[in-house]
Amino acid sequence: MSLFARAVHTTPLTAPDQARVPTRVRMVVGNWKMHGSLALCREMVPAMASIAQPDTALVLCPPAPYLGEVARLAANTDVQCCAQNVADAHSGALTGEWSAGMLADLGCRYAIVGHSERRRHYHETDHMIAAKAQACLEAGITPIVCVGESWVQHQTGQTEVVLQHQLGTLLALPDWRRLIIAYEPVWAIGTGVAAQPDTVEAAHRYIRGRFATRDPIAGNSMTVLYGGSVNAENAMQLFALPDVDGALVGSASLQSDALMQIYTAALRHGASAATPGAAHRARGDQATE
Ligand SMILES: O=C[C@H](O)COP(=O)(O)O
Repeated sequence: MSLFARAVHTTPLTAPDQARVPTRVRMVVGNWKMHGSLALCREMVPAMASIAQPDTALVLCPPAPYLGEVARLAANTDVQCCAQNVADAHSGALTGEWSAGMLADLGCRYAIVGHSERRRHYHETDHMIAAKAQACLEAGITPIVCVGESWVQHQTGQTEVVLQHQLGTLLALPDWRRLIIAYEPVWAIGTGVAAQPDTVEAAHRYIRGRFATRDPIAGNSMTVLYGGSVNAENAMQLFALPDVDGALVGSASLQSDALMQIYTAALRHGASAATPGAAHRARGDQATE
């Protein structure tokens, strides 16, 4: 019996536990990484605002110096603002860092935590990533936590072991149900070739199953995104997968036409996973769910 199948037979939640479980949200998150400019902010936000719908989240993650401008331009639209990183502390003598509370102050609702590029280049560990996610949750920011295996791990059949370990650290957080997970196989990032749909679906199903061992309702209701060479051509196929709620998009998010096409694909598949109104809840009310 699979992990996921076993999970649905565990003890039912009490009513207070059920009230804390968020709802799956259809999302497209554009991570600009260290690219872009003030001009791109001023081009991209109005373009995205012209098509963004309240039931499907459209989230932009500019480099930190542009967060204020994107938050300002996105105010009173259905475009949301997200940081690419955040500190694990709320304040302190930490030159060069910024806190989740500061992001909330700007009007940001999300922060990416534990992207593989930060794990690799800045030596972020699962423990550090969990601490950052916790700091976000305490400040009312929804962390989008990246997990995923390397090419060698993929080739040697270790994907589930890697995910089990990465998710295990997150499960120690008291409010783990409020996390958004982005499955990003490292080997598919920036290559132009996304993971095959069966590979993506298997990983997402495993991720839901891992959470379902602790709470079967949460396993089915948490938002799980895919990232790794998502583009206008493959988005429809990825969004059609039953356990994929959306995408964390890198290079294609720097082109407004491509991002609009990806978002349009998400809108077309919106009814299959996301609940109407869920994006509104994700933007502001997950802390109380
Ligand atoms: O955060 C985004 C991911 O790393 C995917 O990047 P990519 O779409 O350029 O492969």
